[in-house]
Amino acid sequence: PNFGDYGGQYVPEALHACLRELEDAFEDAIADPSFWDEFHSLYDYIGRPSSLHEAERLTEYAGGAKIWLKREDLNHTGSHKINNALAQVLIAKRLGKKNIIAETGAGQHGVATATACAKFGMTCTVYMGAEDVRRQALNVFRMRILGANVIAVQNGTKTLRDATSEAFRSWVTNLKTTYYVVGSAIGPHPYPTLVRTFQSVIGQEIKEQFKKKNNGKLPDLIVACVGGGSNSTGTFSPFENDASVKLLGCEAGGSGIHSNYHSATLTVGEPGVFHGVKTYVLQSEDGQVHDTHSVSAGLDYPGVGPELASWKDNGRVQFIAVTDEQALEGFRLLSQYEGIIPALESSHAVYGAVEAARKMPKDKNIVITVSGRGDKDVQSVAEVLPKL
Ligand SMILES: Cc1ncc(COP(=O)(O)O)c(/C=N/[C@H](C(=O)O)[C@@H](O)C(C)C)c1O
Repeated sequence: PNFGDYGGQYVPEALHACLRELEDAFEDAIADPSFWDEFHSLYDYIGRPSSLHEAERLTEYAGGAKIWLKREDLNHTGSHKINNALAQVLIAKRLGKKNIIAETGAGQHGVATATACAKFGMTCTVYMGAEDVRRQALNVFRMRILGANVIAVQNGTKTLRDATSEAFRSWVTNLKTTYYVVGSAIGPHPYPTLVRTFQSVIGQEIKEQFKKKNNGKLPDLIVACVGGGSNSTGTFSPFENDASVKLLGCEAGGSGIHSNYHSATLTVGEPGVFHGVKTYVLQSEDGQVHDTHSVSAGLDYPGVGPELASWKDNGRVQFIAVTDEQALEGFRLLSQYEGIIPALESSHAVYGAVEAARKMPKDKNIVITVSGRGDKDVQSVAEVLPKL
């Protein structure tokens, strides 16, 4: 296990050699200054550092703590996913692997991976649940225009869990030439560590930018949404040892955690093994993994990263479930009070942060990681727009 009781590699023997090769390549890369030089040379392409600024009208609306926004939605391709996709494609290049595969749910990771492959001249195959292909059509067009082959996965619930299973199956049959770019802090070791490492540019920048703007002070609370766990572990890990900084992860509460329609894995799940790793899973007593639901495809997943599982158990991070309706309120609030249309995933964090701000004094500060932009979601939100 890599994070308390969680992590590990619960995979068929066939994958062990490849995961060992990946772990060695990852350790070599992060110890190699030329790897970081190459990653940093992409900052102009990505648009890093992403900005950190106050949300004055949202702060006024909440009536309590001052709210700040970390704008990962301004990155190239529209979310934090580009940080991890580019870094993993650089590792694939160091391994001499030219064929890239990926899974995607919201399509943001798929677009980020297709973008990285176009940039570095690699083939790209993205596995995507057929239901997600329908509800994130804009991103499917973008992936195809970027040169990727998008495979609609028809089995199971036709969402992210089925796409991920299909991607692993495909990887096992082409280990020699293919590199699997995992999109979130999930999967067998070293993926959760690798993805968190590359996404921690988010938290590192927040720390530098916030201290610079606040005479060396740290924020009092940082809020991020939780799907597989990449933007949250990337945001939180640089603050893990700053006890004064509270950390809040917002999961998908769907139609409510007492309904069968949610993805609140850490709030109501149990420890188990899923997609090759020991973590929390939404499962029945006999270990059947539940079908999940969320208005946001990116949070619609029955597993979660093992590092978040360990932070739940040791209390370092608080987790809440934000329902579809509350997320849509967050979507409206950021749009109409700050002129920023957030991804439905990020809207969960907006709602959670506004609720927290209400209960905190005005001299306190909250940072929200806005993980992505909402263009991909306007189609599905349009259906409920009159209620916004
Ligand atoms: C804008 C945006 N914000 C948050 C998330 C949640 O993913 P994490 O940050 O890995 O928890 C996502 C997740 N998107 C993935 C995707 O686009 O494929 C997701 O569906 C899977 C990679 C897990 C997202 O697109």
